[in-house]
Amino acid sequence: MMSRAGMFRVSEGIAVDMSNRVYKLPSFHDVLEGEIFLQNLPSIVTAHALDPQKGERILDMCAAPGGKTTAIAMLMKDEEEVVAVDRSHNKVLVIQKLAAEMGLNCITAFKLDALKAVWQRNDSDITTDLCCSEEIDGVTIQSSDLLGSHVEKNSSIIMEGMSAEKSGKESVSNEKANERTYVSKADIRKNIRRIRNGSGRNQCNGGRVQNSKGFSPNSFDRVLLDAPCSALGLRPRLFAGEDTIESLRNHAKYQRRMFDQAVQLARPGGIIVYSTCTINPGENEALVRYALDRYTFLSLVPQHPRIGGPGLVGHCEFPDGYIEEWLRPGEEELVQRFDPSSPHDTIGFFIAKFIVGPKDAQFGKSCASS
Ligand SMILES: C[S@@+](CC[C@H](N)C(=O)[O-])C[C@H]1O[C@@H](n2cnc3c(N)ncnc32)[C@H](O)[C@@H]1O
Repeated sequence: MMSRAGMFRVSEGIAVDMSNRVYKLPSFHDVLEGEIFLQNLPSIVTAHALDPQKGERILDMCAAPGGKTTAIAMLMKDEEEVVAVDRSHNKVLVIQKLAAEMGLNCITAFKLDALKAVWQRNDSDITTDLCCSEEIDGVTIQSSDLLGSHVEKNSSIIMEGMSAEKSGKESVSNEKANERTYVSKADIRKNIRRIRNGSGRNQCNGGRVQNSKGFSPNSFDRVLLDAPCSALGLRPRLFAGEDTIESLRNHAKYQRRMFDQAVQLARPGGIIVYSTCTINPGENEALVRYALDRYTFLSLVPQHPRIGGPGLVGHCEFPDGYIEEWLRPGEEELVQRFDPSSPHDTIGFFIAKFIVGPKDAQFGKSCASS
């Protein structure tokens, strides 16, 4: 059988015209644009499991095309801030377009490699207190410029660590309030949009994508890591069998590195939700085991709503001797595993929700050296 990508490269072949619908649901393509956006049930459950609260700052680490980002923004009633990042320039445009179509203003989308999502400040960084900049017509405007100071000619777009660092619920910007007039980053962003778009228009950037250098540790209340994965839960699946044990393990390694970043970015007391659309336990239960064993200040917490089934307890021993550890008894009911063969008839999916306890000093040191 030919791969989907292969189909577009050949000039002849046999195609199958699907004339019978599998589902009775009519197509919503281009219908009620901006009003509805169809999503798989587990995707919507993921946004609810994250449970964003009023006043919080949320990070969606692998956000494109923006289905969960927009669901989160709606749960937040389009208030506060949802930061959506993806490593692909074009996909960030897709997030912006979706947010604009849906009239959601609280979403800020950036191009950023989630493996480098924690801002590593170095000497060459521009040390502005309000550290954001944006290109408008080939000119980079530092955030402070929007308050009336200098404009710097520069063809690159740089978004530096966006956030004021938070410790618990306290924002560093509040601590600095006595030193200078504080202007919130939300206000700065609104100003940028107003200058560029005129008032009243939403955040469609007209083809421009902001790069981010990453974010300060502990700067988000909740982090969603909807990780790139082997996608073994997607249905219908015409092509199967291309994955090898090695490729599946590579996915797992990649996801752990991203999770390491998520742990640094979520503040103590904050929440991390990890999800995938695969049924491979190596990318699901084994990630949870890694997370709980490596970061002793993380704990699994119950999710609402709970529609998926329990996770897998135990371990798997591979022919090469590798032992993959899954959940321990008692942990299985705290995650959601969506089985595509279950009566819910969903795609295969997995959701785990962690609460971040106090991070010990040792954690800070090992992060700095890693
Ligand atoms: C499972 S999809 C996310 C789906 C999205 N959360 C939604 O609900 O619409 C995974 C995304 O991760 C992005 N991605 C892969 N590697 C990445 C990286 N290193 N940094 C940031 N994004 C990455 C891909 O471009 C892809 O858009």
